[in-house]
Amino acid sequence: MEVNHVELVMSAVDPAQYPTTGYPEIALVGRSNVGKSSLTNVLINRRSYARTSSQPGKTQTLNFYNVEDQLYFVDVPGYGYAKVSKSEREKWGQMIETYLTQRDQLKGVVSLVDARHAPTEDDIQMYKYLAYFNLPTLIVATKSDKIARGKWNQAVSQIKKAMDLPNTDNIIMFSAPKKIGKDAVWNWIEQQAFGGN
Ligand SMILES: Nc1nc2c(ncn2[C@@H]2O[C@H](COP(=O)(O)OP(=O)(O)OP(=O)(O)O)[C@@H](O)[C@H]2O)c(=O)[nH]1
Repeated sequence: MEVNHVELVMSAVDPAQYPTTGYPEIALVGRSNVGKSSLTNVLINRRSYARTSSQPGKTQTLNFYNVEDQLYFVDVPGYGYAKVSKSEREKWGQMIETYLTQRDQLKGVVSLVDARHAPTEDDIQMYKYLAYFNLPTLIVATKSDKIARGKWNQAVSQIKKAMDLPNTDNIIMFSAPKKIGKDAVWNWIEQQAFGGN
């Protein structure tokens, strides 16, 4: 999909604040600092629409981005941010659980992991959670430019094993600076959003 127009429509904490236009939605989830903003920027051909931050975990709302009046990207605040209080974590859990389990427009989830390391417990838990609710999920391994090409297969196998996946079809190696994986991610998103389900 060629994207020229994106705007932040809504920052929502609860369902009353979700957009009502009815476009399909693709959620982006991942640990703080995994590269979510960078991935989004590559997908929408911009250098700096979505802030890339060095202060992890700031975003605590669901942010809906209108992409060409066709779909929404829903930026789900990063998990595994140790510095927030227990009550904030509970609030966060409640907010994303409500969204992920009750939103009809949600057609797929892009789950980001860091290609350089084995998926964390948080990554695995998130994946199992999405699988439990039958949410179609694409695993995007970010920062793959930071490991040698010769190690990519190993990284993919490690993710497959940790997430207990039947195959590697839904794992994409991605690099924001090199724009590697962009088309594959878009293909999956378009398939989920518009692919006739
Ligand atoms: N080399 C490399 N660096 C990346 C890549 N993706 C992200 N980064 C860097 O990783 C850091 C975090 O990236 P962000 O895109 O801000 O991560 P985020 O997940 O949006 O972070 P939060 O806003 O804290 O949730 C930044 O310094 C990015 O430049 C990538 O594919 N390759």
